[in-house]
Order: sequence, then C-alpha cells, then structure tokens
Amino acid sequence: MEEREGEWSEEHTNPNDKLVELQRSIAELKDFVFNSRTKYMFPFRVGQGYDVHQLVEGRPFWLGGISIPHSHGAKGHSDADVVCHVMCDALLGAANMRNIGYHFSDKDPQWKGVDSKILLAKVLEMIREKGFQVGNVDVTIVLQNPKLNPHIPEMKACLSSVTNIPEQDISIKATTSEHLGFVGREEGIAAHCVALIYLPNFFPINNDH
Ligand SMILES: Nc1ccn([C@@H]2O[C@H](COP(=O)(O)O)[C@@H](O)[C@H]2O)c(=O)n1
Ligand SMILES: C[C@@]1(CO)OP(=O)(O)OP(=O)(O)OC[C@H]1O
Repeated sequence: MEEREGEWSEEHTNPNDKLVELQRSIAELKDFVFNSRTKYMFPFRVGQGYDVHQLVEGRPFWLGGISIPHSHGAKGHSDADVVCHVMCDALLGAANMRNIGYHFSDKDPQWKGVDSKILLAKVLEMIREKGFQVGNVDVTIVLQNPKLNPHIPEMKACLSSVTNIPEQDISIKATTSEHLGFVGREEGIAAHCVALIYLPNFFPINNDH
C-alpha cells in the first residue's frame, strides 16, 4: 500500500500506541515491584540490641567471650556476657526472630551458668538456617572500669572464631558514662549493638560468612 505523508502504514507503529504500550509496561513493573516487596523480605536488614547486667564483687567477668581481670563481674542467669547478649539480640532483631530471652529463657535451668558464646553460636546457626549472612556488627560497651581497650583485639578474635564472622566485620568499642548513673557508680554494665544481615541469594556475589 502506498504510504502518504501524515499517515501510518500497518508496518509502522503509531507513536501514541507506543506510548500507551510503554505506560502499560511501567504500570506492570510497578505492580511487580510492589508485590515482590510484600511477598519477599527486603534483602538488607538491620537489627539493634541492648542489655544491662549488675556488677557484683567476686564474680568472673565474662565479656566478649573472654574473662576480664577485675574485682567485680556481671551477674545473670547465664555467664552474663553482655557483648554476646547484644550481638544475639541485634542479629535476631535483624532477622525478625524475637530475642535472646525468647529462645533461651532465664527460667530454664538448662541455661543456668551457660557460656554465652554457646548461645551466640546457636543464634548464628538459626539466622543462617533462614538464609541470612552477616554483613557486620558494631558493639558499644558502656562501662566505667576497667579500661577495655587492651582487651578488644582478643574479644574480636574470640567472637570471630565463635561466629565465623571475619574480624574485620566485628567492631567493639567501649565508653564510660563519665561517672553518671548506674554505670558511673560501677553498679552495672550496659552494651548496645547494631547488626546488618542480608540474603546473599539476591546478589550475584560469593561471600560465605
Ligand atoms: N571501660 C572503658 C571505657 C572507655 N574506654 C576508652 O576510653 C575512652 C574514653 O572514654 P570516655 O567514656 O571518656 O569517652 C573511650 O573512647 C575508649 O576508647 C575503655 O577502653 N574502656
Ligand atoms: C541469657 C539469659 C539466659 O541464660 O539469661 P541472663 O544471663 O540473665 O541474661 P539476660 O540478658 O538478662 O536475659 C537473657 C537470658 O535468656
């Protein structure tokens, strides 16, 4: 058929039709993204943990998986290692899997005096079973005394071997509370942790920690 100026032959697409087709594709794409978002978890997830333990004279002071030489130690149903506890809570929180006390009750005699590294290893097993891998964790310990900086490399090495998270992805820091509050009066210790976990199957990378 002869094509005249201003008209469209059957082999050509009218630009308006093309626009309608593109708009339909964009709407379908938006629907797909929205449905995926509600069907699947967002592949990067953050969690936060906070814990406090009383300090009492004569108890071993377990912190970050190691024993700290000190006159006082943290009191608890377990060995009261706040660093392990906040890491558990941050990782469980990121995976939306409740918290340490939900999985390991302080009323359960099987956890009496337990080494908290065992609880941490179990938490890692639980989140890895759900397909998550750990990006990084960042812990802040709030303690008036003793100074912890000299012990931090050993804590990191210990926690890395317990969790199989590379040391470069485990950050541990300490601060005092400038003699204020229960920490300042040396009655207790507090710790905070944030953790980032992710679903590796979403990404074409090979990273198995
Ligand atoms: N238990 C602690 C507390 C603090 N540190 C280190 O000392 C620095 C100063 O503490 P501030 O509370 O005055 O900020 C702090 O940044 C830590 O490096 C420590 O090692 N152990
Ligand atoms: C670790 C657990 C369990 O032994 O006991 P605690 O050592 O008392 O620690 P806490 O952070 O108070 O609570 C978590 C408990 O599940």
